[in-house]
Amino acid sequence: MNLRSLEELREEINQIDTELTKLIEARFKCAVEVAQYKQAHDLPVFDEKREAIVLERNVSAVSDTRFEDDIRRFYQSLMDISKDIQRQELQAEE
Ligand SMILES: C=C(O[C@@H]1C=C(C(=O)O)C=C[C@H]1O)C(=O)O
Repeated sequence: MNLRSLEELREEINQIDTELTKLIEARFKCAVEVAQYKQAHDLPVFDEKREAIVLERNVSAVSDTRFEDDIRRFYQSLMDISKDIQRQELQAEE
């Protein structure tokens, strides 16, 4: 087996993380705006139908089916954090 070195693999992980962090931060900023919209329109933070759509979209985009359940768990965790951020935002505004 032709294994890549640990150093090389961790360098690739670092690069991926750098991109991921930027994207996750951008997603969190959108979630804050969604919270403000929901407050203005008297809508609840949790939207079950939307979460089902987000999970379906992203699970179906996975090319290696081994990771489908992991991607589902990842997006569910991301949305749970996103709801925490929205609730914090709304509390801070009260
Ligand atoms: C961001 C929203 O609020 C919540 C968080 C979601 C997300 O992080 O994708 C999706 C649905 C909601 O439970 C939204 O309604 O779009």
